[in-house]
Amino acid sequence: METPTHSTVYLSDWQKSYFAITSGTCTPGQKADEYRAKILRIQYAWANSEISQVCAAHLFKKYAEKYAAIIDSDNIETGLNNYAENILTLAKCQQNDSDKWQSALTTENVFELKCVQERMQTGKNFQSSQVTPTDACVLADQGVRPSAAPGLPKFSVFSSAGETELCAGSAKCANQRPALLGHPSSFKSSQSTLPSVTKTLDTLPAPSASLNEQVRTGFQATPLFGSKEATSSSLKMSSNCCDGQNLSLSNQSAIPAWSASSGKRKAFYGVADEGSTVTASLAPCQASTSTETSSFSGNRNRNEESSIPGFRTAKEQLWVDQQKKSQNLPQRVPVSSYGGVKKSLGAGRSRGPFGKFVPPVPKQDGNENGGAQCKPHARGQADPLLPVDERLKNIEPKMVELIMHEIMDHGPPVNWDDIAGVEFAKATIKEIVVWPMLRPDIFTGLRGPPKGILLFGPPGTGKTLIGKCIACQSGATFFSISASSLTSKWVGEGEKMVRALFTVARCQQPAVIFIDEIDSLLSQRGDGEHESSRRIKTEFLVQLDGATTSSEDRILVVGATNRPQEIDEAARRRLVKRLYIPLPEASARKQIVTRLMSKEHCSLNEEEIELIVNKSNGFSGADMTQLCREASLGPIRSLQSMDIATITPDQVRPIAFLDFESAFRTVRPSVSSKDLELYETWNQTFGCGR
Ligand SMILES: Nc1ncnc2c1ncn2[C@@H]1O[C@H](COP(=O)(O)OP(=O)(O)OP(=O)(O)O)[C@@H](O)[C@H]1O
Ligand SMILES: [Mg+2]
Repeated sequence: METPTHSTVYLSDWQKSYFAITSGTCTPGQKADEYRAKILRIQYAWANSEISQVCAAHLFKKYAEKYAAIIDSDNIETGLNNYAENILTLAKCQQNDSDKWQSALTTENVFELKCVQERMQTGKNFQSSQVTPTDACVLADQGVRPSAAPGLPKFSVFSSAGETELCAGSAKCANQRPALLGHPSSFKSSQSTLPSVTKTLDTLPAPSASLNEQVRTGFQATPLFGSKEATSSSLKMSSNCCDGQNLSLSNQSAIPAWSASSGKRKAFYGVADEGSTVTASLAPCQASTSTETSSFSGNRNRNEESSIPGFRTAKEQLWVDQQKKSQNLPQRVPVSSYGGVKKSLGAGRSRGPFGKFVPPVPKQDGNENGGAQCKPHARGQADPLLPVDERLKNIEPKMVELIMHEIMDHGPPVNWDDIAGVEFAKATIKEIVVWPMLRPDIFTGLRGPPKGILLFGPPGTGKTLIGKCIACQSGATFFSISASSLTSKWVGEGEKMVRALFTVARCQQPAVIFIDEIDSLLSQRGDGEHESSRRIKTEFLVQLDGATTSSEDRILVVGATNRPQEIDEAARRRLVKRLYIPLPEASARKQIVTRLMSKEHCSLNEEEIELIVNKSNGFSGADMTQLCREASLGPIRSLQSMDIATITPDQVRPIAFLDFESAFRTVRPSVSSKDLELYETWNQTFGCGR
């Protein structure tokens, strides 16, 4: 009797299988198994050169399509793609107390369930960790192939080398089936022969529904040679089932390894590569996969919005931004402060963007809120949750911030005693600035403070110093700005800045706005004037005039200039108190010298000081300060023979009259008599002094 060859056994099995499938008695699951077995046989036959490549490709395509048709069909009688419905039906059966009860589970939202996602993630992690040339699919193949053919993912051979990862991963799922059925030996044995494997497959009991599902789930991602419809539907489900499975098994990496060691064996992917159908089916595969993945991500994002702190919809972000903006404004609105050296208009600030403005002088109890008609928040507080002042809502936050950063003045405390001379000006300022700030209840009506003061006089006479002193002593919120900064720094936005400045000041009443070099802001209007500066001036006048403010507003504008004649007449009228700050008289000069020398090692006697005072006629306060500085260097200069690096402070002799005599040779008055005449004239014409 002729011993049956492999070929005859193979043919016999093939025929039996074919009759079983076509007999009409097989369940869809059995049919799917049979088709899958046929695909394996084709694969094996081709690998052993029992059939040609063309034949293998043809058969492969044919049975892969048949297999996919069963897998992807959601017809309950002929297909397997209905497991979700069955599961949901089961779930619904448990909750049939009421006919009106509707399960929240649907085939659409079941994948959004956290537990399902966790399972998927677990599967994904498992896949990632297992995706190696020796992963489950490979093991399955090893059961089919002789040892010379290791490592080829069985179902990856259905696709091209560049096929989506999903296919390989799905193949893996499918290949786990035998293991689940309790035939691990077929995986372990790398020397298994075809008949044994065939037998294993053939003698397997009819897979249970759940196993079928697993098989189907694994398979359906395999585009094979199937129709586009089948491909896309299978991908859709698979993408959901195995969503997130980053199936990074690379056919490209597996192919050369396998090819190199396969000897006679051929790779089925070679067949697939040649089949344009396969390649064509890849596009929808990849597209579908990515689409599903992204849509899934979207679902996940939606579901996890509350748990992902960083995620917000654009609408929510807009709302949050608006809230932040409105809540931050009060923070930016400073609390009045003073203490530190003069502003640098941006330079050297260390407060940071939301630095707080500390009150110039701690207010006494009872005066804390005196006259403060509109404070968004009390001084010293910076509760961001407090409502924003309505008036600030029309001001650009950027402007408010600029004012906070650059305009508010900081500096060391300055006392009235630090300012030598100018007694009349000091008395007037106390009268119209400090006292009304301290006692707004008394300074009402006609006694109410003026809205504007102009300090004018020669350079270096202490106008800026007075401004600092006002800031320090008045207890008001102090805004200090150089007019040139206002006009040059924010070109085109100057008038907005002016408006913002006054608005913020209004919210921080009582407030003093000190504008140094105010002539550059309020200079005479002329034909050659730039449009932007004209607008700034107009806006300033409007604000100064109080046209847009209530008469109760307690904002004082203090301007300082050494060019009063250049100030526009309209502005001049609004700066009702025009105080001349003249060159210091003899007594003031003496006060300056005495005060400065008291801090130094000095040997000047009273007579010598008088001599210095007399000799310094025509000097400004700044000139006097410079004279003293120059004289203080005299003792150092006299140490010619000694090494400056090694001497001790004790070896430096005291400042003597001699040093002042030397200093007089280099320090000259900075104000000419001609200029002085102009100031005197202007003071007599427009000044408010006696
Ligand atoms: N009356 C004064 N008493 C004491 N020191 C003074 C006096 N005037 C001026 N000084 C000294 O001169 C320096 C410059 O003064 P300040 O800047 O106030 O002058 P100014 O009038 O503003 O000058 P400018 O018109 O050029 O701006 C002061 O820092 C101070 O040291
Ligand atoms: Mg000045």
